[in-house]
Amino acid sequence: MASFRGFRGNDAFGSEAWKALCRVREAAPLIQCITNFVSMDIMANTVLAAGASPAMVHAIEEIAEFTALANAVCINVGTLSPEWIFAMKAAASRANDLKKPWVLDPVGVGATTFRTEKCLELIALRPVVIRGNASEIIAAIGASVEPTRGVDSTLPSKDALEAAKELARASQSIVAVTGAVDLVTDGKRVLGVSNGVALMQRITATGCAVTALIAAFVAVHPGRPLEAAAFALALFGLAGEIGMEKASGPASLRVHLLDALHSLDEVTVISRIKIAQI
Ligand SMILES: Nc1ncnc2c1ncn2[C@@H]1O[C@H](COP(=O)(O)OP(=O)(O)O)[C@@H](O)[C@H]1O
Ligand SMILES: Cc1ncsc1CCOP(=O)(O)O
Ligand SMILES: [Mg+2]
Repeated sequence: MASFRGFRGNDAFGSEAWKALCRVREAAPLIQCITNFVSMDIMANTVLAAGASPAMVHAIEEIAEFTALANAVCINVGTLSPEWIFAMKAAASRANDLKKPWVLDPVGVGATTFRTEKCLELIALRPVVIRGNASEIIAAIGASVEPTRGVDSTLPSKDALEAAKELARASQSIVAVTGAVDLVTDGKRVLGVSNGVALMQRITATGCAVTALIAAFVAVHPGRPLEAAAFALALFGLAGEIGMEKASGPASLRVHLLDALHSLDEVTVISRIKIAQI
């Protein structure tokens, strides 16, 4: 991975991340989530713990009205089926028409032809942010050497840095690839986020949850989606680190992570956020 350069110091990013979290808490943006059945609970609880307001609304009959109410939309293809695709595309298009941000989690892209086709169609609708693990981001630019193995990554995030940049340039979206270090890029700039603990990978749908959190931060930071995504990832990772101080395994980490996210304070955020320009 490229070495860290242009390091701004954690204080500058930390205080901006804190301000962004305060804005989420004050504005409580409404986040429409069209997501998989596995993730619904942890996603809604993550968005709530951060101070925003989640709503899992995916019926095609409700999209026109509900997307108009939402401040941002999170679209996740985890438990994809053909009828859901109509709702996903309708919500993405409605959000675009209304100039509201939407983010995409291309869960398992590259695993099957159907999933890959649908993810590419969604990417063509221009999400503001695409967040996936390394295997997914590499698959999204068609550079995998073998099909994605289910929903979990077989590769570290650093292996997907060039793919993330290429995808960002091609899609004109911000691309975030998660792992031990989360990498967020617009195709030129790269922010590296090193908050988090490895056990977060052992809880299902932490990736899905943080994608919805990114939607909440983008909603209150519309002009700066690169930084908004990095702040959401750093704060979620920091909540994982604090949660880990009390956890004894994945199940208790899930609980303590949510508690920690809810209780984050200024001193902790400013002193412990780890974001660097790479
Ligand atoms: N080895 C690791 N060390 C620290 N944090 C991690 C690690 N792996 C994943 N995470 C964190 O777990 C969350 C989910 O990421 P990831 O597992 O890559 O997504 P997905 O669940 O979509 O595969 C992210 O917040 C990420 O930063
Ligand atoms: C296990 C599973 N199967 C389909 S979606 C899903 C959840 C995936 O969540 P994440 O990508 O955040 O681990
Ligand atoms: Mg995922």
